[in-house]
Amino acid sequence: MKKQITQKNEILQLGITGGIGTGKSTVCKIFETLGIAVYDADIRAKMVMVTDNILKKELKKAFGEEVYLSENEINRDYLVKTVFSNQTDNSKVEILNSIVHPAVGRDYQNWYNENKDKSPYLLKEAALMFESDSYKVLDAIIVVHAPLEERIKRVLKRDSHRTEEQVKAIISKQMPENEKLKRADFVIYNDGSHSLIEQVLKLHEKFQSLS
Ligand SMILES: CC(C)(COP(=O)(O)OP(=O)(O)OC[C@H]1O[C@@H](n2cnc3c(N)ncnc32)[C@H](O)[C@@H]1O)[C@@H](O)C(=O)NCCC(=O)NCCS
Ligand SMILES: Nc1ncnc2c1ncn2[C@@H]1O[C@H](COP(=O)(O)OP(=O)(O)OP(=O)(O)O)[C@@H](O)[C@H]1O
Repeated sequence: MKKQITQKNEILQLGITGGIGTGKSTVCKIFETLGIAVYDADIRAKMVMVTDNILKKELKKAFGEEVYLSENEINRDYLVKTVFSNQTDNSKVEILNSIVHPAVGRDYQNWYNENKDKSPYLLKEAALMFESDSYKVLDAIIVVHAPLEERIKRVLKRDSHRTEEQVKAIISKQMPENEKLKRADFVIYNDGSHSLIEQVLKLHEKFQSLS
């Protein structure tokens, strides 16, 4: 643990971030079993991409009608190819983010209002936290960290539809790990040699005592 928290919100709100395959969702499952409400930005982003009509219009304008298979279904393969295939060109992913992230920010505020009385503190899980500026409204950020080779192995085992090259392309669109570690308030090491449960329990005690 690095810093003390200077709480700016009425209810303590923590962010959990880390690159693809670092173990954010695994860590969040442990917090959920402890009764903590967790907002999953990946899942909610996919939801707003099919429910928010203004966002849908913007996506079609930016990437073409083929971005949707139907009104309620994103053309995932097309979008992955369009935004992630070129490791050196970030322009497409930046357009996608500029359309999706403000809508996710609004959705988080609604979720916060619905959940603030249900949990001693709240967690927001997002792969892109520093990249999307969403960290600014949170009280502190936990970074989940795992070695690169381990992450690639875990993702390939979890997602049979992805190739190693595709995983590396996604990683190339995310903030470098050392930059995230520098900006972290707390770090959870998921390298196989530190106990995840023990690390989560320690943080849980700390957050409960503050909330
Ligand atoms: C590009 C899409 C269609 C790929 O879908 P797919 O089912 O293959 O992957 P999934 O959503 O499970 O994401 C897997 C991982 O890719 C990474 N990732 C997702 N979106 C982004 C992005 N815009 N930039 C960098 N990495 C990303 C994250 O680590 C994520 O956990 C989808 O991720 C998407 O719609 N992204 C835009 C929404 C977004 O930015 N989500 C990230 C958190 S807010
Ligand atoms: N310590 C570990 N040992 C072995 N496997 C692990 C460990 N931690 C996580 N995993 C596995 O690695 C995969 C990636 O973990 P997880 O889905 O939690 O990562 P994530 O950071 O949420 O990924 P994404 O950014 O893609 O959503 C999962 O299949 C998970 O079960």
